[in-house]
Amino acid sequence: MSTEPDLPTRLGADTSLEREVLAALAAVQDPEIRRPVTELGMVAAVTEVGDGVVAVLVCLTIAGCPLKDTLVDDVRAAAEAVPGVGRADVSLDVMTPEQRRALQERLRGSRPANPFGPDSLTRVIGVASGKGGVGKSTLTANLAVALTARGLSVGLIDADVHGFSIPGLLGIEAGPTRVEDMILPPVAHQVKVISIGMFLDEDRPVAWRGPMLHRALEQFVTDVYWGDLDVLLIDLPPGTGDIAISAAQLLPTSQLLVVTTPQHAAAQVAARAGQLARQTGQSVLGVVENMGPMTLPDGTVLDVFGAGGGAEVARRLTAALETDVPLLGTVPLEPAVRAGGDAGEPIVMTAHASPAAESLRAIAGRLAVRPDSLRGRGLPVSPR
Ligand SMILES: Nc1ncnc2c1ncn2[C@@H]1O[C@H](COP(=O)(O)OP(=O)(O)OP(=O)(O)O)[C@@H](O)[C@H]1O
Repeated sequence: MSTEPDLPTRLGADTSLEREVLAALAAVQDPEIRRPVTELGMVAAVTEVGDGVVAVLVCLTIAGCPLKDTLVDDVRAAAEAVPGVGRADVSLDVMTPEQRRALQERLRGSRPANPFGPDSLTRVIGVASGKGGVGKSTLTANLAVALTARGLSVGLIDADVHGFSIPGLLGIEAGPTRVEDMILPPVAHQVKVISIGMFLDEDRPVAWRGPMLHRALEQFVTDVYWGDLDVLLIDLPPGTGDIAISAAQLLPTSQLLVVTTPQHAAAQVAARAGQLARQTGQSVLGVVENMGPMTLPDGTVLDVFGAGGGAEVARRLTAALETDVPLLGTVPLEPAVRAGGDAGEPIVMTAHASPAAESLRAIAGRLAVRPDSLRGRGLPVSPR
């Protein structure tokens, strides 16, 4: 017997065509929540109004739902694909507070307050760097998209209080949607994203203190509806600091991924990353070298930022932490990487033949492999 609360619904589907349309709508997912609209109580009525014409009334979670056009298009397409339906007219209504509460309860279900606690099967990866400007956010955005392309369900927390660049890198303009005290994160290129920047006035400088950051991060973990994630990436601020410690406390299974350039500041980067790992008790999953050798149109290879820094950081971390810290890959310096970031379209989804895109996909492939400690516990790959 289901223990889930009943969603109040005014659904009426009496004729066989109406029932067939309703069944077809079970294939339509809410673009933010990523569960069937029928299961979420969002289809309020399906009515056969004339010869081959059906009217579908959809209830939005909030009036200004940023993805309502996508939802309307998806509902119309699914309804019009039913044999016998010539046209589907989709109209919109908004859930009542009572319906929203029921939806929240249904989504929360029996989930623990912190879905990323010690028993979580989600792979949590904090992306860190020794200093700013090494391309950490660009890499995080690209890796997130590359992981979704492998069929994984991916979430991304932008915790880089000094940057907040993730929404721009993924082309996100909409803010999150609130359903009572639950936050539905915007979804871009299949990645669920939340950023402190989404809750701030763009023009006001940020002077956050440790406890405020901790509280914000805590809310991202407990109040955001993440659904079942295979991977959660966190874009950490550069260097060591409060937020990295908070992230490690709130996400006890998280591991660190260290981004560096090939420059010979390797000793310093390794020392900082090592210090962070020791401070938080986290393991370092590996090192990614960004802004590596660039290939010019005539085939000449230019080491703009030198070479070998990534391997050196990996070697030093391996020695310092007394455990294998591999170099997971080198991403070349490539104008298309920057252009993709500026356009909000990560290069992994656009430039198929680009060496940088290929390297990023290969690194994502290595991250998608489960650590030994989780083998045998089942891989919760969620169908999308
Ligand atoms: N492989 C690359 N090729 C070309 N440009 C790159 C590459 N990686 C990053 N960039 C560019 O470098 C700049 C810095 O990148 P990004 O903002 O991702 O760095 P960051 O380490 O996250 O910085 P911060 O932590 O200070 O926010 C951006 O303009 C980005 O487009």
